[in-house]
Amino acid sequence: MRYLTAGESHGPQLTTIIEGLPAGMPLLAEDINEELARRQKGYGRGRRMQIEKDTAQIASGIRHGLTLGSPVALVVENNDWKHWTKIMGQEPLELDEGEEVKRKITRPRPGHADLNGGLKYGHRDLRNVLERSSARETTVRVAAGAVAKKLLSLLGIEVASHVVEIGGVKSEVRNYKSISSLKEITENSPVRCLDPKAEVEMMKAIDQAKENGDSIGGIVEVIVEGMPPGVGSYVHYDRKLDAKLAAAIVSINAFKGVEFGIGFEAAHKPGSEVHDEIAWNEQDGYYRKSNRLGGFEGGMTTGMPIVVRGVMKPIPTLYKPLQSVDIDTKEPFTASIERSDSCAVPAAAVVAEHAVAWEIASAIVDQFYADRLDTLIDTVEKQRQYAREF
Ligand SMILES: Cc1cc2nc3c(=O)[nH]c(=O)nc-3n(C[C@H](O)[C@H](O)[C@H](O)COP(=O)(O)O)c2cc1C
Ligand SMILES: C=C(O[C@@H]1CC(C(=O)O)=C[C@@H](OP(=O)(O)O)[C@H]1O)C(=O)O
Repeated sequence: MRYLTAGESHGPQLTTIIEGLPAGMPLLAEDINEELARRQKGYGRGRRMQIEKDTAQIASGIRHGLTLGSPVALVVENNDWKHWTKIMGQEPLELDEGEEVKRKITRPRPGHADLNGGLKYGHRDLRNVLERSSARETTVRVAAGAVAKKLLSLLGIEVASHVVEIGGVKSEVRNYKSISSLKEITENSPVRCLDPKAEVEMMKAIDQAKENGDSIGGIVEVIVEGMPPGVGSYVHYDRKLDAKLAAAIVSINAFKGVEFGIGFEAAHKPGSEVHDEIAWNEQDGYYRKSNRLGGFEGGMTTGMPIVVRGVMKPIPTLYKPLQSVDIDTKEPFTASIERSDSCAVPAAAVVAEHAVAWEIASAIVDQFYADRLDTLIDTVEKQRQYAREF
């Protein structure tokens, strides 16, 4: 499977085209809209999230609630567009006498894509960069991921996420009874955290950062349960599924690192405390006695839950600005800003969940016969059975 996204942050709409879905899969706009609404929640966001009410229109690929096997195109309108029609219009800009629009942006923000993007594409108005580099694009990544999640749920695979750290405040609760209990707790948490004590401290840290005109980052964890073993491959670097997940996570705006299972802790532990012992019983087949490697060995799923974490740096646009250089005058400046998020880690957890769901679904569709949903369900079940008896 593959998908493309298009759209500028303050343009009319965002679009994604998804190709390679099996035919006969039930899919409704509401499956996607529920996930879009989840991405919009989360403590620490700026005013933009009050303007947008993200909903997807299905433009193609579905008939009577089922996929056709043809490309699925989804569109999400930007409510904010109506305030930007002049600045973001596609026609050449013609101003009436005395009319002014905001002048071009010549002041790159440290940590954002502005300067590199400007010099790469030759844009001296840095708005041409920020419009597409904005994490507004993650809306349609979630829309595509929601479609992937729907497919996974039909194959008995569940994906969920939670926030494990914000601004140095760590969640001490990592255990959960089931994926559904994890979902219930995090859906009711403004910071998507399992630990009620840490939740309060995380919100305080976000308030404090906002008050200081600063921003904070954090760590999110995505969990996938129900994976059949042996998905991915060891035979070539670009077929390793853990590598694809790592790339998917780091491709999310502001994400700078990834770890699986105990992750970076493995660097200072002996092998006997890192590798997971293998066992077998009739009901489950092969399983690992622990899951320190987070569900992967050799670029392939072990059948244990996939546990992957991503680290998000603090938001670059700061009310307390850092120093930079105006690209027209070459003068240093420290500019104030109009609006920004102070922390988007809870929203980013939802984005990471969908980025992971996409890669997993895509790997399954690529590995098993997937023109039709019924045959795909059958083949995945056969793989589970084969692995149990192997
Ligand atoms: C959900 C989400 C919301 C974000 N909101 C903002 C924001 O309001 N202001 C900002 O400067 N960056 C924001 N970012 C981060 C920037 O988009 C990101 O830092 C920028 O695209 C540069 O990419 P890089 O940080 O990956 O190098 C957000 C990221 C995510 C995932
Ligand atoms: C619009 C979204 O996030 C935006 C991501 C973003 C950035 O620079 O990445 C900057 C902000 O945009 P604006 O300048 O319009 O307030 C965020 O609101 C969204 O998540 O839907």
